[in-house]
Amino acid sequence: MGQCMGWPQGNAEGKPHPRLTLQDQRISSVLENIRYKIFVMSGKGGVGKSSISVNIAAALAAMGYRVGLLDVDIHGPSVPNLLALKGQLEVEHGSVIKPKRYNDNLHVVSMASLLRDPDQAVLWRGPMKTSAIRQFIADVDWGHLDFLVVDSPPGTGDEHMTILKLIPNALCLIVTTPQEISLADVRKAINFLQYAQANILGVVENMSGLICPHCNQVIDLFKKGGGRELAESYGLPFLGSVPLDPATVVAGDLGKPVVLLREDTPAKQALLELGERIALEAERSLEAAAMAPSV
Ligand SMILES: Nc1ncnc2c1ncn2[C@@H]1O[C@H](COP(=O)(O)OP(=O)(O)OP(=O)(O)O)[C@@H](O)[C@H]1O
Repeated sequence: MGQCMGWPQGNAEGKPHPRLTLQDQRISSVLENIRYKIFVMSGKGGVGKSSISVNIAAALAAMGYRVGLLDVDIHGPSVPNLLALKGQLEVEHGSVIKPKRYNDNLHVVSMASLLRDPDQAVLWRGPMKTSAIRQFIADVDWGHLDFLVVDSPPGTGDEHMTILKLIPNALCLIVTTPQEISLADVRKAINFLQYAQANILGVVENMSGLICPHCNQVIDLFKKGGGRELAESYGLPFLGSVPLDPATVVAGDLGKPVVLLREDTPAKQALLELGERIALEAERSLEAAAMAPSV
């Protein structure tokens, strides 16, 4: 296992837990109503965490699961843009936040939906971010969910530590691109997760080769296979590769997940398969947790 600096003891601010607050109790009861929590992360920025989060959430919802999508990228939330969700979150009865409805099976909460001006910069330090993320769980009417998919910013910062403290049984999905500059940061993220004793669902390689639409030849723009090698070197499941596909960019800019496009594209196919694999692996990991001897 690699080295990690500064994993806090006690709560996310590094202080010992005095006692369970009312908010802690609400967080527990909200999480009890959610079967699988998938935490999408990567040490590296721009590798496609939000695109993967949105598409696996939409794929799982299309499979009939009830899905919540929580975007904890406080400074650069992109989920509402990728789903063309406009306007602010509604608050009912003074304090209950209604998630934004994308379709019957998919509901979304993001920092972006709290801002009056979408171009507003959020200048928050750790405790403010922790407090917002706690509220995104405690005060949101998530209802019963099969899956909560949590999209995160790059790195291993406040947002990640807060999520792992609040959801210690989260299943972490690691996104990387194949080239070494991404893998180097992703190794740090895996070391962080192992140090935090988090459950790692597996590794996904995104932007893995471009299929030429004219000759069908694969162009390995960012190399290929780095994600699989990384997974093998840590003994983690490799969950699949998603090719570079211009349809992902076009769909994202239109606010539609590529998995819901009518036409078949290479990324759509790969992301639908990834959704199925995640449903299977999540089920398997819950069964394994149930069989594990309690300490
Ligand atoms: N498989 C793909 N093929 C083509 N483009 C992709 C693919 N995956 C993601 N992209 C594009 O790459 C860009 C970055 O993707 P995205 O915002 O999902 O990354 P991110 O890791 O969430 O970024 P950040 O670190 O800023 O949160 C976007 O323009 C997205 O459309």
